[in-house]
Amino acid sequence: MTEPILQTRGLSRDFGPFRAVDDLSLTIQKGSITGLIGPNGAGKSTCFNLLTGMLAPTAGQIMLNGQDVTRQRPDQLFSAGLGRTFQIPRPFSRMSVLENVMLAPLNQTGERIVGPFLRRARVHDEEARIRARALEVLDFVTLAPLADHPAGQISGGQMKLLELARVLMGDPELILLDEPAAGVNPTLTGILIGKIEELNRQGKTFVIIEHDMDFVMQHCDPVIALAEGRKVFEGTAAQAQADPVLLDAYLGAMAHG
Ligand SMILES: Nc1ncnc2c1ncn2[C@@H]1O[C@H](COP(=O)(O)OP(=O)(O)OP(=O)(O)O)[C@@H](O)[C@H]1O
Repeated sequence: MTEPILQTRGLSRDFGPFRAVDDLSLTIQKGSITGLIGPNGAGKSTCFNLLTGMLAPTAGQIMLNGQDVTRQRPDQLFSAGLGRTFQIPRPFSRMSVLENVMLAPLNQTGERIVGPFLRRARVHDEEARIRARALEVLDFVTLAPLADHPAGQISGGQMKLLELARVLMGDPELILLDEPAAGVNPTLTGILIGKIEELNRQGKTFVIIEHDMDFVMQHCDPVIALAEGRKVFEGTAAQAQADPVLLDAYLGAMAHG
């Protein structure tokens, strides 16, 4: 029995007179790895920005686990179990890999109002807890040996793994990945895919924007295609591969895009 984790109804976003996302109704099933594809400018990143509260929709509704979360802020959505990575990671480059991961968690006691004496003890405990958790997720994404390196000096692929580590600090149920394989060498892509599949087996749901069609066909099911802000295809990877209209209009456009 499948159950939706995320749904949108009539989601739209205008930039001036231009409609980047147009009346989009999506259902993401719990436990799936959904691929979101479409040519450049189709509205995929705008869609992620809407889903994660970074942009307000012009119209429509977003439901997370049956709750209306339309217009919630990114931090509220992160607390509610929705994490995302960016197409181009921007870590704090002079801080270490470990420090970058430690910055991710929310609800740190130090920021709340408690007595100074109690606060010092709690902050100390909490920092130790956060550090231990950060080391654990770094180990999971295979970056533990680079924990003390400046984040600006690791490779593009390692930055993608760092992004995943930051997201995992919040232990989200649903993870949106924006082009995880772009610019990443095959070895690190292989590691990343292995981690995504391991997390998926543990019950996490993924939505992945990816231009690499081999990646999508091998690892995503279902596949949703957007073009000009609208959903133009939804089906299995095999159906996507066999759909002549999709192949011609969208996969072809992407291959040349
Ligand atoms: N902040 C903005 N202001 C104006 N137009 C925007 C803005 N953000 C996106 N757009 C436009 O909306 C359309 C969709 O862009 P979006 O980045 O969502 O597409 P995409 O499918 O993610 O493309 P790509 O595959 O190239 O990343 C594009 O035409 C883009 O120029």
